[in-house]
Amino acid sequence: MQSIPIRNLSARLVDPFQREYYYLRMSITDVCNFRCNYCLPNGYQPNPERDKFLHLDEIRRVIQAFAAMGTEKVRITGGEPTLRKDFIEIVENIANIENIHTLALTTNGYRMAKDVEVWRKAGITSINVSVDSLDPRQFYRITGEDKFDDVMRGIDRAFEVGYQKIKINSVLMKDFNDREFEQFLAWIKHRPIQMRFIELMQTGEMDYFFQKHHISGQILMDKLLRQGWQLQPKGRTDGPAKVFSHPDYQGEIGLIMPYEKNFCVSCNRLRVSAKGKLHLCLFGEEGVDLRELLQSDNQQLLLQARLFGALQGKREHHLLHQGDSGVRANLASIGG
Ligand SMILES: Nc1nc2c(ncn2[C@@H]2O[C@H](COP(=O)(O)OP(=O)(O)OP(=O)(O)O)[C@@H](O)[C@H]2O)c(=O)[nH]1
Ligand SMILES: C[S@@+](CC[C@H](N)C(=O)[O-])C[C@H]1O[C@@H](n2cnc3c(N)ncnc32)[C@H](O)[C@@H]1O
Ligand code: SF4
Ligand code: SF4
Repeated sequence: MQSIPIRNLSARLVDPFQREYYYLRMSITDVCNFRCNYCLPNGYQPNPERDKFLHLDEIRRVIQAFAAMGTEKVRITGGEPTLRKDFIEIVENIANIENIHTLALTTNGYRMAKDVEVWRKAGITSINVSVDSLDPRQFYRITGEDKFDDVMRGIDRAFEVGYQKIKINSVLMKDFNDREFEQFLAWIKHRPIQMRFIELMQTGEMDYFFQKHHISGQILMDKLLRQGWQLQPKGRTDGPAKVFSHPDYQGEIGLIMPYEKNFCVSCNRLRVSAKGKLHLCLFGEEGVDLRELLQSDNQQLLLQARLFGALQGKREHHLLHQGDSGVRANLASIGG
């Protein structure tokens, strides 16, 4: 593995294809209380040896090292990150780290109605919520939880406590939600919601499900362009969605199409799992263990050297087209 001299404090996270990494997706737990059919259809299965997730100081150290190398945006994800008892402390700690301007959260929203005000005070600057259907019965069919009304109340509450925009994630699936496009459009007409449709991605646990339910986002894109929606420019810390706006709509549409040609050209994000492994790609390797370098603040330069060295092995793009999703059994184990 290539390394940098550990005194080189100014090293940036640049890979061999000259892509720079400004965005860290930090998973803080693998545990989830939902059973989404495309992710954890049998629910979270605890590890018999007990899962030991990074504790607060370890998480802080990871992010300090990334921030020192140019990271500006951190997204907290999981599993369901808000299940962690020390969730608020984690948020407060990250929010205080120099250079981190955006502290985002991806959540299934189950406790948002109750807690979103506290999240905002603690330092969460933006929220992405998963809502795979606007029909409560279909929502239950997909997620295994009867929590549609709670999630909707949570979204309303988020606007009440001061969020200007909320992003909603919906995984596009034939026979589950592919006929709801018009309802979603009507829903965002007078709401500042960015409604994102994510193409179903193949993971190790779902070959048959993928073949049966995957649909391309291209059909939606053609429809949007025909109806006068316009593609918006991207910022350097933005996620992978292509975002469209329309003068008649307050909301926006985002399309996440990982099977599209050149999807990975603008990759700007790295991942750290809840057990302290660096993952260079959502679909890929086993991960590089960071945990031994998270035990004291004095190890930060060694940690930075390990991050830089590992990044030099990053692939140019995923291999999903060859049906190769790497070692990923599901996306809950890495945070999506
Ligand atoms: N293939 C692939 N999919 C991704 C990548 N980043 C995000 N996604 C998919 O998009 C989903 C939604 O991501 P979010 O957690 O909402 O984050 P984001 O899209 O980066 O959001 P913003 O930062 O708000 O733009 C993820 O769970 C993945 O399914 C990526 O690098 N590669
Ligand atoms: C793994 S979840 C973690 C955060 C939180 N539990 C949630 O659902 O928002 C993050 C995102 O991954 C997406 N996701 C999970 N499995 C997926 C798959 N196979 N294909 C596409 N998106 C997937 C979910 O829809 C969700 O928006
Ligand atoms: S998508 Fe999120 S809410 Fe659904 S099972 Fe996976 S981790 Fe849980
Ligand atoms: S699939 Fe891998 S290389 Fe492509 S954008 Fe996602 S993380 Fe980056």
